[in-house]
Amino acid sequence: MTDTTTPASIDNDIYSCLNLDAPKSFFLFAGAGSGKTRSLVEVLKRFREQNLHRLRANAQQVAIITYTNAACDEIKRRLEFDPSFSVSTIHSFAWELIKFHPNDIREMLKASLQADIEILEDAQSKGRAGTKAAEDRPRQIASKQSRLGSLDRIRKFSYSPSGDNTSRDSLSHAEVIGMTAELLTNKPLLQQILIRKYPVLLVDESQDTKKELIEALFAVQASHKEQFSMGLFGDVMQRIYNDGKEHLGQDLPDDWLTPKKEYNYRCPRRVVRLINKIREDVDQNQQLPVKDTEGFVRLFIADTRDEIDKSTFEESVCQEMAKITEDELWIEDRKSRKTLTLEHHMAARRGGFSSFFDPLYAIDKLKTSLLDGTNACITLFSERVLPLINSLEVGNQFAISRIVNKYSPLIATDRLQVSSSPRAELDKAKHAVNSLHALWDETSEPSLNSILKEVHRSGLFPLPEMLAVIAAREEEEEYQEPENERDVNPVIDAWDNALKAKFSEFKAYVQYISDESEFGTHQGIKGLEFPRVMVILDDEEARGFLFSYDKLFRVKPLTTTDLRNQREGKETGIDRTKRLFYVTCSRAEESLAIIAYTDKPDEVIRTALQEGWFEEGEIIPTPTAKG
Ligand SMILES: Nc1ncnc2c1ncn2[C@@H]1O[C@H](COP(=O)(O)OP(=O)(O)OP(=O)(O)O)[C@@H](O)[C@H]1O
Repeated sequence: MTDTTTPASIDNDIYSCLNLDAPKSFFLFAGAGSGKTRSLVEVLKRFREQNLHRLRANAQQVAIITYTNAACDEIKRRLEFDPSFSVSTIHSFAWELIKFHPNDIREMLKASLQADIEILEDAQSKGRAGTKAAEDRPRQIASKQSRLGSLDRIRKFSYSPSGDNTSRDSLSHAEVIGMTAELLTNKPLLQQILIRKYPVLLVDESQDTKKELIEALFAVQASHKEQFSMGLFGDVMQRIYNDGKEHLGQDLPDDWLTPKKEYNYRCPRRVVRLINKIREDVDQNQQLPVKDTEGFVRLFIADTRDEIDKSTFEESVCQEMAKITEDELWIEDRKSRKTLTLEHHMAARRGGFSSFFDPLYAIDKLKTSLLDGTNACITLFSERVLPLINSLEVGNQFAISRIVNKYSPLIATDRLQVSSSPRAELDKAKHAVNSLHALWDETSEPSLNSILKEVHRSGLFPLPEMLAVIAAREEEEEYQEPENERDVNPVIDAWDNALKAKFSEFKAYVQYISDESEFGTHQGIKGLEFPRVMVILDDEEARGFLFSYDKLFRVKPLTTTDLRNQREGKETGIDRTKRLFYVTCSRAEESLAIIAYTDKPDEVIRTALQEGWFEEGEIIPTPTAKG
């Protein structure tokens, strides 16, 4: 180990960039478990010692952008809630930057609403009449025109990073990110405001930060090198969202520093060897283990040609792991091990919420807000209906009033003020709550669609545009068959399908995204670590064409599209799957069991050996099914 690779010297490199008189920017190359967060906090504490007075005197802060609220809280805590540091999620950061520019927001919104209306009108004039899309479009156009018409009356726009508001003046997540990127790129004044307030900006999990915003920040840095230091933390191998910037870290400007963290503090030696192998042909980022322990890695092959009960099989794997590792916690209770399903369809199927999840997950632009639960169509059910029904079930009157007061337009202050009988308005809200609750009875529960129709009928909660269009349809409307692409609206169709799900399925989905389910989510496990990890590979349940373990393990040939993408240097399903494999395996602190469900066990074993991921003695073929 040379001196230049010691962790302290890397932190020194980073620290040297945060120089208010001679700022530099940097991209930190670091793999899983390499202590990125620790470096971030250590360097900032040092920076504070030297620069606190200067920052305060100039009313400046260091901005730190993190991926989740949980990560935000953790970093704030570690920085002792020092107000010299502004730690926020990307959405809050973006909103704080643009919220004092309502005129710009209005102009951008006008342009985008007008463009949307033109597209809809064009489709309406050329598309087939009588199709579902053709019947829906006038309602969509009317809704957009009404928003357009109200823009000049809005003096201040509102936005809630948790997707909490649906009033006329409120902006969606995508709008806030898109506008911030646009303004930062094209408005020198906003760039000035940014660098004046935040001479140092650090982005954690930068591989998954929206690419349009990262690109805008690169543009800011390029124009203000002398006054602004930008630092990107993260790991390109752990990019799990498609809206992150591909190949971040390549083709950086020459004057950027590229410190590299080479040690893995989390995983035992055997796991570090495995993740190094998985990563080997992607980039040169190989790690050295810090831990002395060897740890355990096993690949269990589940032959799906045999009748196989998956939960029994997985239980038997835990038994086997307990024996191999001499660690009884593998079997003591479910909480002492973590099952990672890797692919969301798999978790949806196992968690019993596929019929809600799958149709929406098939639409690219809905993916991220479905996974973080911030889509306004989702928050209607998750943050209004669900807590309301839960409170009704236990008779918590206080909570019921709080939810209705907070969200229902039926008893909004301006409505009560102009009403001739405020009492009647309150009664109306009460009736609306009771009729909603009446959809549940002892033997049955409603679909999301029935809930939506009821909320629309009573006006209990405001509806986002997409759901308002669906709810306003006549019952039993008959539609013409679509003739071409123009005659379908894939997003509305996806919602139509998802709304058929029962409410209990939706509840299971909410548990999943809140990380309360047994199965870890990708964003849920971001940055986390567990002593005992079980990773499940199962293409039959994954169903996605975006990911494929069969392709990764060469059980299935690459498609012509994959081959073309590979030739053109574009991303393939194998690249994406390999990254998920890397992220999940690298969570293990002590022992790791991987289960591959496959009908071609020999091929899986052959590839696992050829790739050097596993050794012969570590592969365990179908222990229970064949006895
Ligand atoms: N310098 C260090 N000395 C000892 N332990 C460390 C050091 N740096 C990090 N660790 C420990 O190693 C583990 C991994 O660190 P951390 O979670 O910060 O890594 P990371 O780079 O953010 O990982 P990932 O990208 O995989 O989420 C944590 O348990 C952390 O406490």
